[in-house]
Amino acid sequence: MAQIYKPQPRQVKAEALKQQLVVGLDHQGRGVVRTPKGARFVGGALPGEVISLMPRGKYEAELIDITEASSERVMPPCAYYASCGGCDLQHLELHAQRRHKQQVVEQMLQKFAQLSPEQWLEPLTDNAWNYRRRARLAVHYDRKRQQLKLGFRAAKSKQIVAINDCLTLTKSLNDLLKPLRTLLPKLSLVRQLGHVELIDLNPKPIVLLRVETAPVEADTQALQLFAEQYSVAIWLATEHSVKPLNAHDATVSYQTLGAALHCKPNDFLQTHQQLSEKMVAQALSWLAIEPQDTILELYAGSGNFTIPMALQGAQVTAVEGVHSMVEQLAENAKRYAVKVNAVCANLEQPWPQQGWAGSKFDQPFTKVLLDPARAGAPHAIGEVAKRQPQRIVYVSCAPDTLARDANVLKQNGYQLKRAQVIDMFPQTHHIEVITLFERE
Ligand SMILES: C[S@@+](CC[C@H](N)C(=O)[O-])C[C@H]1O[C@@H](n2cnc3c(N)ncnc32)[C@H](O)[C@@H]1O
Repeated sequence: MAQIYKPQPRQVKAEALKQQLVVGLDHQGRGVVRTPKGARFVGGALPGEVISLMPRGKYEAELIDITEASSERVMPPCAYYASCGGCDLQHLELHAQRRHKQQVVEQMLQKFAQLSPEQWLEPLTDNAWNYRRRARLAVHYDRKRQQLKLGFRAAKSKQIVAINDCLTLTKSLNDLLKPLRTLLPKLSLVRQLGHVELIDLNPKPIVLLRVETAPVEADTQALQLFAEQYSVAIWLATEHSVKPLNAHDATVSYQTLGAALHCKPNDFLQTHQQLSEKMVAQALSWLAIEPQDTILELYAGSGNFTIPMALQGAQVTAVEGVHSMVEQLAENAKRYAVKVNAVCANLEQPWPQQGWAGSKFDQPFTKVLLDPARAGAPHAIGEVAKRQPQRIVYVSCAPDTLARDANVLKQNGYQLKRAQVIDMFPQTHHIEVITLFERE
């Protein structure tokens, strides 16, 4: 075969940059340094610090050392802070974390919508450790050495950081880490284990194993024993089904404001139990719900906001895209005997002309609650604006898409009355925010 000249990519050896001032913190919690060649984003660095950094890739850099530390820097209490990919803001004092999150939302609203709320409320807060009620653990089994690695992925890597203790997990989930590490290598299903999920639901925590096929008899017995000893429910998820090992563990629930809602372990679940309930209470109070209200709720999940709103006497049309969650929602509404129309629809597709989206919501005093995923509500927000509800409460976990959607509301005559950061994910850069819009 003919040989063709292939130019080798030029190897440019990066050099460390010393005595660099960190001028800000970006929305991913990384320190921002302005170099002559443009901005660099440095994980672990804080505003006001003087640092040395090593450029990595086009925009990022690694923190090498800190010459002058911020007064807001604290010692990360987690033993895995340096290697694990989670909890990337625990080196920043808690109040400063919350202040930073509000600043990010302020900046995004300004940048994408030229908006600032008439009123910022103090962040909604609760316990900042032992709050996380769901975790997906990565698993790797080395057949040759017969060793199991169970933990979280390292930052930007497929490497697994083996974890014995996680300070953000709820205590009941954290207490399962060590026993699981002992149990799993003894099972023959360890060879086909995809991942392990821990979910803190009622009446007991769930250990969900992602497997390819049903466990053999000896594994089933060992799992039964573990379930009894640690008071957990074992669930098995295959490509086609999610089932409890014991049929009597099939009913699971979570607590929301004034109600216990049935759900499935793989349904969406707000991360922080206490803050979720505070957030629902805040949404209800901002919507000022009255029994004669007809409310449209979008991205409703299994009814976390729906049932509390309906318990106040309102008629709620709740729309959700995942069919199994809509079924749960309808069942929850039936158990509480409240007026809920549970609808399964993709809100980012054109809305129907008839039925739930068509006729009822052209009335002037309808209120809307929406709580989309990170992508926001690019199509739904226009549909909401067209219906001209008097009040809209928009709960968001992504300030950039919130700001984009807020701009649509602004252009349709809405004012941003209130905003409040909800500290749903303490120690991490993730942001939750609740906003209230009203028509002029
Ligand atoms: C942030 S969760 C909120 C769920 C619920 N409000 C709660 O508090 O538990 C967002 C929900 O939106 C749903 N969702 C995402 N994209 C959707 C779409 N295009 N159409 C309908 N639902 C969607 C997800 O399945 C998820 O249940």
